[in-house]
Amino acid sequence: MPSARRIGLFPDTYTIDDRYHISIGGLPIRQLAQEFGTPLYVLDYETLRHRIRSFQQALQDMNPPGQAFYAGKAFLTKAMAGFLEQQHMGLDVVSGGELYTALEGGMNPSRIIFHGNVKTDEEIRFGLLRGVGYFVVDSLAELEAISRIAKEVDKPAPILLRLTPGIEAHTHAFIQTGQFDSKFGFAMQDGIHEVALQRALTLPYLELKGFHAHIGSQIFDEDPFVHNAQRLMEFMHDALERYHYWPEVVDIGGGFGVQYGPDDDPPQVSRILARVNDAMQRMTPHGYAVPTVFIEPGRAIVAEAGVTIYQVGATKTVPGGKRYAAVDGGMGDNIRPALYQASYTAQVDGKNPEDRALYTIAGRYCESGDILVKDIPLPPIEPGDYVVVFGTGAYNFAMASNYNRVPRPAVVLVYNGQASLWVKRESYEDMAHNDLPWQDPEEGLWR
Ligand SMILES: Cc1ncc(COP(=O)(O)O)c(C=O)c1O
Ligand SMILES: N[C@@H](CCCC[NH3+])C(=O)O
Repeated sequence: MPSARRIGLFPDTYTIDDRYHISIGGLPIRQLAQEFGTPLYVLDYETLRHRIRSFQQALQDMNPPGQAFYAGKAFLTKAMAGFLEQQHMGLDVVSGGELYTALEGGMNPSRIIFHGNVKTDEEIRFGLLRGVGYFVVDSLAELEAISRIAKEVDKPAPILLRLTPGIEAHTHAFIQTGQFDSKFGFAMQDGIHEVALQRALTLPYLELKGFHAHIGSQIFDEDPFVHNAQRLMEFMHDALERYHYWPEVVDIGGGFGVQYGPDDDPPQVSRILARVNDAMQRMTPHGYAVPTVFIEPGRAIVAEAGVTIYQVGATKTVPGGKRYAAVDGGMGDNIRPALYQASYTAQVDGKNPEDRALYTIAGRYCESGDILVKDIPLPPIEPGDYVVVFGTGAYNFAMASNYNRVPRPAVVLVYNGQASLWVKRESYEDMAHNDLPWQDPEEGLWR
């Protein structure tokens, strides 16, 4: 896990030489840019592996050992799914599309958790027929739908109930999910969660395995995670008393924060899990098994492994003296600054980072809000320079769009001086692939 002394998120294999050339995974970023084009998402294999291993180690130290289900929404492609499978990781998916990608990539369906606050009948059927490990149920309508479809296909559905524990973790309001008025899950208030529990225990073809509660994303404090586990355990005591039900699984979600900039102080996951484990041990009634803890980290696994390489297209000093460097990407490949005021760290390849002036790195999209990094000290920038933005592994590619009909960048994985293309750069043809040509309604050609 990154330490507070660092000033941002750098992949483990980041190096800068005496001419200030940056390399990741043993490959100069200039070479990557020239070979694969820009903007380019680069993922560092070693960082991914280390982050996964440190989660697995902390989970192994629990009693019983916990399990990790990487949150695919942070970044998922077929190759990522294949890599996760090789690392014996579980996966959390939130749509038929993520499930399809995971299965196509070779992920074992029994290690997949199917999330999402709206699952269509088609998606539920897809998950059941392919044998996903768990459905996390978000509403009464979904409980009914899963029970009905499970009966139709004659496959009992293993489920977790998503509860909303009323915990407000300190993070951007748009990425909080644990508060009672959240759109997600069953609020642990006014008895809604009790109704859900009763239905889950009585509807046919449902196998209730346990409870889930995710409190938000990019959380720095340890306490909310522990309080979340405690709240779930308290409810489990009620469930035991009233319905003689004791779960196998308690899923505390993801949300482990990472260090995007110097002010971010991420929590230590091993300590959180040790404290959660301790609470679970203490709160499990005599004669019952301590439930297995599931976690769903996304960002904490992939954010730091990723960088984006851009090429500078233009520089400008505007009246008032503000300096802009405009690059060949922006909000289409990284919507987070516009959406959450997210901040990033950047460097210019091949320039002395000590020799600095304040720059704003702007994107190429037709929005004034398309700013990637605001007021960052950087060396003098010229058109043609390569700018590297760090910590872009999570929720960048995954949230990318074709706004302004700009093709989405390629993704490459780097390791030990070699690069492997994970996603090809989109072409104009790819983008327009599903467009159909104009047909005149007056010619009677419309259906
Ligand atoms: C249910 C659930 N699990 C896991 C995650 C992953 O969160 P993060 O990437 O912050 O670990 C999210 C996103 O916030 C989520 O909604
Ligand atoms: N997409 C968000 C986080 C939301 C996570 C999903 N509940 C981000 O970029 O930080």
